[in-house]
Amino acid sequence: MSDKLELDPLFNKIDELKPQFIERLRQAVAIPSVSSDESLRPKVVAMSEFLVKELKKLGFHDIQSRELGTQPPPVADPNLQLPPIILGRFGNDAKKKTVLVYGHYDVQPALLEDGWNTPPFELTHDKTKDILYGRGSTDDKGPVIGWLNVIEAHNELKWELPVNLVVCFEGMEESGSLGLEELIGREAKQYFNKVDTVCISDNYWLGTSKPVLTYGLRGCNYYQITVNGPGADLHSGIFGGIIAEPMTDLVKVMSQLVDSAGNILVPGVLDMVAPLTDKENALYTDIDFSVEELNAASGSNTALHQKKEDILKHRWRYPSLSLHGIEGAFYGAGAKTVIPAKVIGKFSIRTVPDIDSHKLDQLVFDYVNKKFAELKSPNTLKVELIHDGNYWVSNPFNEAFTAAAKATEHVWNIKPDFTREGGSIPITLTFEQQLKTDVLLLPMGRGDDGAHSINEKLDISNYINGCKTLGGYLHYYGRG
Ligand SMILES: C[C@H](N)C(=O)N[C@@H](Cc1c[nH]cn1)C(=O)O
Ligand SMILES: [Zn+2]
Ligand SMILES: [Zn+2]
Repeated sequence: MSDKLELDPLFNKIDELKPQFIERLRQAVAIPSVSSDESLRPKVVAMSEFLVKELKKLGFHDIQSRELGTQPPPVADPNLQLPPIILGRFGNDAKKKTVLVYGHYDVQPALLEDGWNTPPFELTHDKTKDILYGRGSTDDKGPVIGWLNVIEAHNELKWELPVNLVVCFEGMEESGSLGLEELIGREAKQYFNKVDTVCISDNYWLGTSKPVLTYGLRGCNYYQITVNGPGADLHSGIFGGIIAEPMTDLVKVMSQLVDSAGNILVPGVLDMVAPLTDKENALYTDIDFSVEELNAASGSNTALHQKKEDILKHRWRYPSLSLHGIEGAFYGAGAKTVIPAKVIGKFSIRTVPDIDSHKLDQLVFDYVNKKFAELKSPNTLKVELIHDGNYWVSNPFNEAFTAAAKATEHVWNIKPDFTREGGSIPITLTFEQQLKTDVLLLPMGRGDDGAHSINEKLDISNYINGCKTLGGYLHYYGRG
């Protein structure tokens, strides 16, 4: 690679600080900041306080913990406060470019009994494989802490940061980024004034060995269907066969949303998907990936598509509908002969260009109501949107992607692939539109990290080289 920067002192310092960096991540993972669990909201707030403390120690200035008020419905506790958004600055030099770094400090739920090999909120170092296990290790505490590590390495070296850094860390990403869009709108010309580019490290490599830079995300519209029946849970021996059961209705309706081949059964959804052009079609051939890698990441042979191109298209550019769970249903071990009185089914649709989010909602509502009406049940059904987030696709041929490609090649000795992502980061498009800047997605972890799953992990090589890549990116971008 030509025009390589002299970054050895920084990279050596990052290697030297590895024990401290693991300790910082251990402290972060130990806080169960699950945004979707109302009872754990104080822990999400505790995680925001941990970050504020760390930012102060590292010398950030203008640190603000922005309160967002109460969480809008549907929510069990109408007084539930949203966790704050943490803002901070490092450097304020008019001669330097300004990079806004976004990440989230909330995590998905995790219970040992789900099948974890180690306690999910204890960062566990498997020394034989050099892997760190724990909820949030890759999504997204590892990368968030990674940015702080980069600052620590610069402080230790007494190196100036090559850019001004603005951080924006939220605690509701896994639950729809509630409140963040409004904050960005308000701060576009205030706190975020003069931001030149936005960098998000909150996704993963496609596979396990080749780094990637990401220029697209699917969106996510998350729905719930509530079916209400009897006044209380009932004995199935006494009431079975003589009353209408909410669970039977819900399962009937949910089973007609998607088929076993992954086809969405809600009419009109596929009609909104942008047609595949020859130019786009050609892009999939050059990406390094295989069905074997997908099987390894899923821990099974359950792939719906065998050809790499089909897998990638269905992950990146076609919508998918997933059934997630049923609140109120009996789910424990053993045999409980109960008829649940009220059940709430949860499902989401990953959206892609050119799906219109509001039109999608209407199609879903109409279809669910129609399917329920066909059951002629005396129960009641309500279908509603819990949260939504836009898809995003950008052009990766800009200064930020070029700098990130250089940094990645410098650290990993290989040119990264340019990929899209099947997951969602609801706020990405808002940053691009409100700040009128480019957004770069610069992932730290691997495709088999098990984000949202049991035994979520981050390889130490990805953590440490990831910190070098984030730091290297700031240098290549700052110089450009
Ligand atoms: C890709 C990112 N790390 C992530 O996991 N995003 C979540 C966002 C979300 C949307 N609805 C609920 N959570 C995801 O893709 O599921
Ligand atoms: Zn996530
Ligand atoms: Zn995430």
